[in-house]
Amino acid sequence: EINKKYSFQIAADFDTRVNNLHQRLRYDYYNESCPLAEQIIRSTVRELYDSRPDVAPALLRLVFHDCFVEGCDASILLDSDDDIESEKEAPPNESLRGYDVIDIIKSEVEEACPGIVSCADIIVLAARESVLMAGGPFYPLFTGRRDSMDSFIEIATYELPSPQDDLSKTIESFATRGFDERETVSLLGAHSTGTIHCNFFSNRLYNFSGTDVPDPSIDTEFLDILRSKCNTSNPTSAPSASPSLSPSPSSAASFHNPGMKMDYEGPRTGFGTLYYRSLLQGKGLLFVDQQLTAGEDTETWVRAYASDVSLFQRDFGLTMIKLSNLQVLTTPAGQVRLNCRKVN
Ligand code: HEM
Repeated sequence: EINKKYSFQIAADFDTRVNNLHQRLRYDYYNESCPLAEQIIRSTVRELYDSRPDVAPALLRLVFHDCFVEGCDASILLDSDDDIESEKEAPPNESLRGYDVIDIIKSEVEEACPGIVSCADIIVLAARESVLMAGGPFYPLFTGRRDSMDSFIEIATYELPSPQDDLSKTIESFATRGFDERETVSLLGAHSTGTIHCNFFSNRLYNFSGTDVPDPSIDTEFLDILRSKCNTSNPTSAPSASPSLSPSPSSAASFHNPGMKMDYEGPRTGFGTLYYRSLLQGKGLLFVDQQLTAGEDTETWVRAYASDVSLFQRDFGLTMIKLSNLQVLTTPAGQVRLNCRKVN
């Protein structure tokens, strides 16, 4: 219900916001050349999700890491070869996953319409489906992106935000991509879903920034849960967590350390709300998440989203549209890769 109601609102806002910005992308770009493209992507994500629900967070994170680095051009998917130094090898991308999922979707789409649908469009459309699967809103997307012929490992290394960043750094980093504070707070609501491994927040648990004490912004009970969950002397232990957070199953990510599963999503509570409520209770996992409550304006948005799931869903949909349109390549730039991992 919530999804339906807010997709109408998002659609209305979408026309005014996006039309002027992206003349060269079109609504239903593959209407004639590959009319089933969006449907194939949708059904493939849904089928995969049925047996592997972790594909949804994987694909949602993937669109962020693609679009934030030189735009939504599928540069994140290129493997290293003689000419390419893959973005996949940049440290912030180390635990990124879902490349195999994109390969599966691409092969389904190629079977129907060879050489027509770009990997860049597949990433944004698959992420949209993932948001829906996680209980988030539907948002309309233009298509017609083309794929880059290069990968940008340096930009990925230095410009993707770090989980250790403080609020001003995060705001600045998102501002360089055109996002204001409200949009930044809403985008981080993506951390409602998926798994966050201990190594990304273990610095907060004992000796925070050389202070010999834990990060004071962590709720004390929550601190105990995190410590026992991340106890490195017993990395396979999976002590019970609070009702809203359950330990992750053995992770498909490249890190063989435990993590916390962000179990906040679901149609009942609405994707987002519990994430923001937990921030208000000092239960953010990453420093960067918890920092959203450290600024007056950002905290106002955290409070707003914690109490109004519909407002969050609307804002999140609009911000995902904006993210999906960052610096796109359109004809005659770029190409439609036949294999998402290689330049043609
Ligand atoms: C300041 C910005 C951000 C930072 C520093 C950040 C950092 C991280 C880190 C460290 C993880 C844990 C990865 C792991 O344990 O393997 C993570 C997970 C995730 N991030 Fe972010 N993130 C940011 C913004 C975003 C945005 C804007 C999105 C999407 C719109 C996003 C989507 C996700 C998702 C869905 C996961 C779970 C991935 C999974 O389960 O594999 N993040 N992020």
